[in-house]
Amino acid sequence: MLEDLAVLDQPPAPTGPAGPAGWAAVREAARRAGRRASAPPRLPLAEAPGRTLAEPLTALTDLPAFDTSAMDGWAVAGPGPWRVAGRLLAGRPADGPLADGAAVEIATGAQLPPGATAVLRREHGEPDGPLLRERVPGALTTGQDVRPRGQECRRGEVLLPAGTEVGPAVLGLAAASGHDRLAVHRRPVVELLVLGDELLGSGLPRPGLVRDALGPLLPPWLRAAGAETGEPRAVRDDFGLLRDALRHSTADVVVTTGGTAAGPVDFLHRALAEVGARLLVDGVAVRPGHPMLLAELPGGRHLVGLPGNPLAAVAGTVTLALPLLRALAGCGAGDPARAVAVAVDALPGHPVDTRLLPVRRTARGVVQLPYDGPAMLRGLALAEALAVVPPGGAPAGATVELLEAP
Ligand SMILES: Nc1nc2c(c(=O)[nH]1)N[C@H]1C(S)=C(S)[C@@H](COP(=O)(O)OP(=O)(O)OC[C@H]3O[C@@H](n4cnc5c(N)ncnc54)[C@H](O)[C@@H]3O)O[C@H]1N2
Ligand code: MOO
Repeated sequence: MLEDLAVLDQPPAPTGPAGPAGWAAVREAARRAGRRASAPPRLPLAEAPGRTLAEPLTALTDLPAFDTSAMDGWAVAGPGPWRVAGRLLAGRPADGPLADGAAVEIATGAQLPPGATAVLRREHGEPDGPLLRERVPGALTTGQDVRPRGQECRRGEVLLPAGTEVGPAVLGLAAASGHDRLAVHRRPVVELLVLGDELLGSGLPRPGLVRDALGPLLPPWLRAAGAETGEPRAVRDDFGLLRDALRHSTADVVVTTGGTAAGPVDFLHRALAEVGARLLVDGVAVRPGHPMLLAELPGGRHLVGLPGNPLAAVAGTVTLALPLLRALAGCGAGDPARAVAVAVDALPGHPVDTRLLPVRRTARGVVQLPYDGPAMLRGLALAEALAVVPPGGAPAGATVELLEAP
């Protein structure tokens, strides 16, 4: 249903496009909605972890920046024996050049003096009065135990592409290659609005009241996708409250749960129309979660409307929220853990829609988990992934796409 991508290219419309859009197409649409135009901040290295590079990381120096000894021993010039004169420690620039037949004691990491042809390891050398000899004569080869300047990279060379997540090794490499700051993407700020008068923040369910499962479930997952998000905010089933919450939110992305359907207090569509939002996706051909929606709020911000049924909300998260957030956070194209697996048994599908099924990996492939109804989380809590089951289902032995479960 790739033609559904056209939903994003349509001019602003007062209401959303008619009919549910295809699952794969709306994920791509959500990704495209997350492209940023604003200039990325340049942050000190210590503040960059967890973000992604907004520009390729380029070496500001050759690495190593100078010919370096890789071992403790002697820098030697030409074949032995050598006459030893002096000592070179790491951190000091090498002074005069080494003449043929001369050696200087050297530490690992010290700059090699000009003229040195190799480093003789301490355990391979034998002082003999004023001379230094090899324990195994003739074993030393030219360039041995020397890390030549530029061995790892040359100044100006691209070390990492834009979109790389900044982890410990990236910080180390950035520092080694001369960077004090990194241009990284801003983390998108998410405000999570949990809608519903029937929701309890603590304690046991009571007649008519249920525990809010999405307030605890969603924030850690959204953070893992690169978002900054605080405590979820409960919003009562009141049109004015919801409209004002949308109007006054300053978040890059507002995520709502519930209120997407056509119940008497499902005000989300009306509130979106009232604040001048443009519906980009209004319903997706996926089960569970088909009433999910994506809208552009005034000012270029976005709203992801997740259905209230918990597993349906999870389906909306993987379908719309994560691709949008990952794009806003500057993560490389595609899914972080895009994976496929073989279905051990047939996986049931919906006749016309894509189905997302909680599954577990086994040695033979993935298996479906019980308790996978739209209002249930029991299957998901044991799942390692959601299998993307095409319309009509997947027969035993079929290869299915997997999305990592939270
Ligand atoms: N006449 C129709 N009714 C419904 C349809 C439909 O097509 N026609 N679609 C159903 C589907 S599918 C879903 S999914 C839900 C979506 O409903 P909403 O997004 O409007 O959500 P609510 O009505 O507010 O809640 C639905 C359900 O989920 C529970 N819920 C809500 N939030 C939470 C939460 N944070 N934690 C735990 N449980 C939550 C809520 O109590 C309801 O039971 O609509 C169907 N109806
Ligand atoms: O989205 Mo609903 O939860 O499909 O049943």
